Amino acid sequence: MNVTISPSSVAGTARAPPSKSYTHRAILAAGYADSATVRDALWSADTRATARAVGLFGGDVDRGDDGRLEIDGFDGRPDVPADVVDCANSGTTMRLVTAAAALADGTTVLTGDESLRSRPQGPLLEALADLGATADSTRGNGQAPLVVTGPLSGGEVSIPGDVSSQYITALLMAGAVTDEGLAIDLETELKSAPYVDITLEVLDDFGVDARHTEDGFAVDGGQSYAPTGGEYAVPGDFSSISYPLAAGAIAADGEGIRIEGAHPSAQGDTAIVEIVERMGADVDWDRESGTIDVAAAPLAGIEVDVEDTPDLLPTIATLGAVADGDTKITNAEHVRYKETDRVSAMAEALGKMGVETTEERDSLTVHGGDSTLEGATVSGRDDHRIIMALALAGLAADGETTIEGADHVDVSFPGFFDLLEEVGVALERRA
Ligand SMILES: O=C(O)C1=C[C@@H](OP(=O)(O)O)[C@@H](O)[C@H](O)C1
Ligand SMILES: C=C(OP(=O)(O)O)C(=O)O
Repeated sequence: MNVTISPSSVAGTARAPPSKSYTHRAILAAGYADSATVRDALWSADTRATARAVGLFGGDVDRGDDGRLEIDGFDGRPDVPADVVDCANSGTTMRLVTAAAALADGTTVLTGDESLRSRPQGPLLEALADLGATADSTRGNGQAPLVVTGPLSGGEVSIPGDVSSQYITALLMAGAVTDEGLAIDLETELKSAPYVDITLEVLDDFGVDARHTEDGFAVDGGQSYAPTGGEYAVPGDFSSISYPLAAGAIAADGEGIRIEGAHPSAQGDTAIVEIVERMGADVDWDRESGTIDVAAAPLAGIEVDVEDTPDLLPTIATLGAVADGDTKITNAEHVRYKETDRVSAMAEALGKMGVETTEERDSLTVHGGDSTLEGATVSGRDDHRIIMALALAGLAADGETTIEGADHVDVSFPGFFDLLEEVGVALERRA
């Protein structure tokens, strides 16, 4: 599907979809448990991939009419899957499930789509091998397809922190049900650190103790997963909130945009509220009620460090394209290891829309100004965040903007284009 966006102003109320990161963890944690109910779960292409994996490990994920997931777990001991685990487009699924697979007494094969088969898995495979499992990339290049044979019993392991924090999340979640537990030493500084805080929070909510140590993280073995009262509720997703928030900052008319479902949590991406404010938008976040009100104002370029918040880069790049002056996004090298290289994807697409950028290995500077954005046909790169960020650019561009391959928003925000229409965006979908 291609989507064509006409320049539009926006107004009204938008509800945040549930958090993808919390949902992945909750589904897998329920899988590690005997059983659990997950309320307010995100049901998207990525989280369905994690649910499928839980099924292949011997659990069962049943989705009720009200969206709640009733999950029968595999109780700490995954079965050897009867089929290949297809993680589709989801890096989180592949990393978290690879470590779970190392607990099974046999061999698991994992694969994914072309994008996922190009992303780095080597450090996690090496860590699992150091712990006594067999963990290989079939092509020997550290990328999927992967073949993992367990079981492992735990121990001490070291791993880099600057490729993906998902390796740490994966090891902590699996480590809790090993015999010996795991001590994880970080060889390099941890990037995307708030995502490990999300993991620690979910583990705690499922009654599992894991902790920071001087050298990294540790989790005791022999623990059981069980959420208080048998239920777990997923909070709203601040990476997804970044899009209606930026839409409001760029294109709200007098009344502005109200975002609901924005309660505080461990998500690093809550930083988007402060970033949009720093650029000059009028923002009011009522943390108690979970509502954010945003009104448009002339935006000015700023410097933003995305070490902790890689998923915000596409949104910030679009804000920078509209803002007056330079927006410099720093500490961004790990943003190149996502569904696509998002640093160059945004530089290329904004370039096509008439905006100059300067790209370095670990930074992107957008030389903005709202008179420069011109409508164009741009590739969504089969990457949900590139598609959503370019749709925002279309609001302020001169003329129509067509985004190719726009159906991939299904990965994290299935109702994204419906929401844009509800707040007044003129758009057309073509098969
Ligand atoms: O653990 C998670 O839920 C995620 C961690 C981050 O990845 P990295 O840790 O690979 O940077 C983030 O980009 C991704 O969208 C979700
Ligand atoms: C990078 C992302 O997710 P994942 O790593 O799970 O593919 C994302 O949602 O932007």
